[in-house]
Amino acid sequence: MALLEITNIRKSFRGLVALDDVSLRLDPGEVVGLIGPNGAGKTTLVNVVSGVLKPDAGSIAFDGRRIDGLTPDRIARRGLARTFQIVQPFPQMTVLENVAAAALFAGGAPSLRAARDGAREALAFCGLTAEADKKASTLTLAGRKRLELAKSLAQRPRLLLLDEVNAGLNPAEIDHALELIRAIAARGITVLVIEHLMKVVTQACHRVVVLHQGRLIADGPVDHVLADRTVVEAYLGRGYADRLREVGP
Ligand SMILES: Nc1ncnc2c1ncn2[C@@H]1O[C@H](COP(=O)(O)OP(=O)(O)OP(=O)(O)O)[C@@H](O)[C@H]1O
Repeated sequence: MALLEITNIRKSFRGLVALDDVSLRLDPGEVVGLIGPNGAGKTTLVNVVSGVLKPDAGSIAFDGRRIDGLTPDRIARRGLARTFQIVQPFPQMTVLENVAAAALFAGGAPSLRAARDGAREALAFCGLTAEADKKASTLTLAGRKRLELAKSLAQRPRLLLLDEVNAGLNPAEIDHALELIRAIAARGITVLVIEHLMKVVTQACHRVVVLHQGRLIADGPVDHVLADRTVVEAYLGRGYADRLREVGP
């Protein structure tokens, strides 16, 4: 059975169709890349799946049960966590407190003690143990991105939606983030990763799906999809695709 089944989702913003009849299935254990040009609808899809936005039409099932229409906290407690593109930790709270709060409120930890224990484990997993007692405001961008990951992991999700966790990182930081995504997958967590960096898609994902102007235009194995002319055109424009064809593979 699919872990996530998105069926014929539509979402418009005052006439602008951000998601146009999108259907997507994620099986347990998969790591799937979600790519597409700016404004394609990627974040909107994550917002609709995580309950931040209500779809205009269509349905979403998680582990066989409908989740569309539920509030974000109820969806999170079912085992679906997401990161935010713009990371906004509570700046005056420590790194540990930020993660413990996520474990408590979105992860349904039974007590403060359990939330703190879960938070420590998530911080260790993300390489942030040394930062645990520092204020979140002291972290670098890479540190804040890792904190965002630790917060979502502390919710003990079965499905993790990663919205550009690597944007703005330097090459060494990206390699570290790649390792983390692989380690998360090795724990059996299913991952949907919104990504602009092809390195992450090619090295971490089993499958890739492409959104373009709100429509899903490709879905398949990474090398297959990235060799697709429609996908190259969507990204780089028709002229580039023509030149690519002239030059050959
Ligand atoms: N809350 C909103 N109100 C109005 N329009 C919105 C809203 N959220 C998104 N949009 C519009 O919907 C379209 C899809 O946006 P979305 O942020 O989902 O794209 P994206 O693929 O995530 O882009 P990026 O790669 O730039 O983050 C865009 O045209 C955007 O301007």
